[in-house]
Amino acid sequence: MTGTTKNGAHDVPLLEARGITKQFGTVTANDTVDLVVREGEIHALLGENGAGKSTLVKILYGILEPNAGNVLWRGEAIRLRAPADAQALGIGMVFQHFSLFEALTVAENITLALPRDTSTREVARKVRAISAEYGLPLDPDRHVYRLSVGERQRIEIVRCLMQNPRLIIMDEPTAVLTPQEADKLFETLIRLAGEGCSILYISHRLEEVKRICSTATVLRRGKVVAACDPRKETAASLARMMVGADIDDVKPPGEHAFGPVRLSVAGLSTTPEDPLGTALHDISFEVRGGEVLGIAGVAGNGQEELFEALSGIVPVRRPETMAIDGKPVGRAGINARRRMGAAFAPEERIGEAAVARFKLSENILLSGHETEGVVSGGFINARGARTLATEVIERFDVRVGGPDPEAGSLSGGNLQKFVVGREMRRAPGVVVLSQPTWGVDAGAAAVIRQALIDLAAQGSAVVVISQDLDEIFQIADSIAAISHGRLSAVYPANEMDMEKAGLLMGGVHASETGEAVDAA
Ligand SMILES: Nc1ncnc2c1ncn2[C@@H]1O[C@H](COP(=O)(O)OP(=O)(O)OP(=O)(O)O)[C@@H](O)[C@H]1O
Repeated sequence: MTGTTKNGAHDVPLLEARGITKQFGTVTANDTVDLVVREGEIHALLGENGAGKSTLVKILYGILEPNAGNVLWRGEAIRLRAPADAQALGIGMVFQHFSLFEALTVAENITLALPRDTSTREVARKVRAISAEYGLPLDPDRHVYRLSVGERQRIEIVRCLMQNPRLIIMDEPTAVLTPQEADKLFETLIRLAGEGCSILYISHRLEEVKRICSTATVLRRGKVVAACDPRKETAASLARMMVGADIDDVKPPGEHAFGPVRLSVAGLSTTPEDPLGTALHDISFEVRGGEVLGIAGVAGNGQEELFEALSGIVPVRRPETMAIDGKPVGRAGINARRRMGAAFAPEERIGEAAVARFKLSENILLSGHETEGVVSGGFINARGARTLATEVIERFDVRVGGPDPEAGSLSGGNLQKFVVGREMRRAPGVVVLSQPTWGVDAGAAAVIRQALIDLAAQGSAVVVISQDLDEIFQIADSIAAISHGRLSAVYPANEMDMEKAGLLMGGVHASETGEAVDAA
């Protein structure tokens, strides 16, 4: 953004969408949507899961073409056939999922996206210059596998800034960041806006929208239902615009007694098969019936490996390392653990939790083929599977375009609701979930969190691995943090606060620096 100034001289908007309509089969994802983005504003795009936000920004970035409507750039109608057309105008996009090569350096990754004759050396120089100018620490020579999620996002932002953008589209950029990293991102965005760059900002976190956005467009079921200044609204009033009704608060569990231990882990250590993975070191904890254990941590600190070990995706060597209802399960695979009444919902929705090209009923079979009674003697009861899928869709208000659609046609948040709902349906005795409300809108997140609290109240042991500290404080009875593959001590939630959790997430363990944590 070097050398650009804010141009308030004329009133023509930077970007305008007029009457945009996009249909997928019978679903109208965008229905005559109007949007005006002015120079230098941070403009929030709000809406429930499936409201049509991603579809709209994909149209503005040239990934999708609308069925009807126009896009205007500085007052002139344009046609965006591919992202290259959008980039040529100065539109950049930072995606939710980063497409980076782990084994390459930061500079090599960025070079790949540039014209063939660009030298990695020159890119490295530019990365250094931009990172110094914007206070976005990033070493161009580091390999991506060594970087935190926040640093990976910085690569995408720097990549975007190298193209001198006039508009940056960001799809839920803080979902993967720690509170400190998010603060840093906000500083950068406010600075960019001050320089005249516009930001179109999708987020389900309404407090941060109120904090940094000066205008908002709200979509509901594909239509624009409101435009407002979020600074003048409350999180509740913004949520009401999105949903069209008040959102129920999560009712905290309150004081309650726990039952016997249902999940125990003793001295779990692993060596990752993947050289870029994290080793787990001597992890021990117990979860009793009626208890929700929240495991906080910044992504990449062993959460994935812990989930794989707890679920049996990667069995451990000593059977007694892990027990479900007192029975050793260390060497049991995921299906054997499921037969014992356990359920697991991984973070990665497409690929691990669901297959995009499979219908929802077929996705029910993926995790439930041994436990749901819909496969017997090698025959699949397709109607039974469809009934189960419908039950999940109704209970968790999964918004779908038809009776039994493919998983890949659902919006990100709706697929997450389906994956979590599928696991909760059987009222499992032990359930382990990773990032259960990632990308899920405020209303649906409240439904999922309440369902977890209610499940524990019925006697289940619940483990929630989450980066979202607000979520952990909302639902957990006990809290621990994972950092560099080590788990902190487990604390009762009422002895924990944000600062203490933050220290534990940063690897300050009570055993090493008792005072530091206890004094927090
Ligand atoms: N490729 C596709 N095929 C069929 N339907 C689709 C496709 N992409 C999106 N849809 C449908 O269009 C609607 C809008 O989806 P979109 O992804 O734009 O929502 P969103 O507001 O971004 O949701 P989220 O907050 O969950 O990401 C949804 O009903 C979704 O199921």
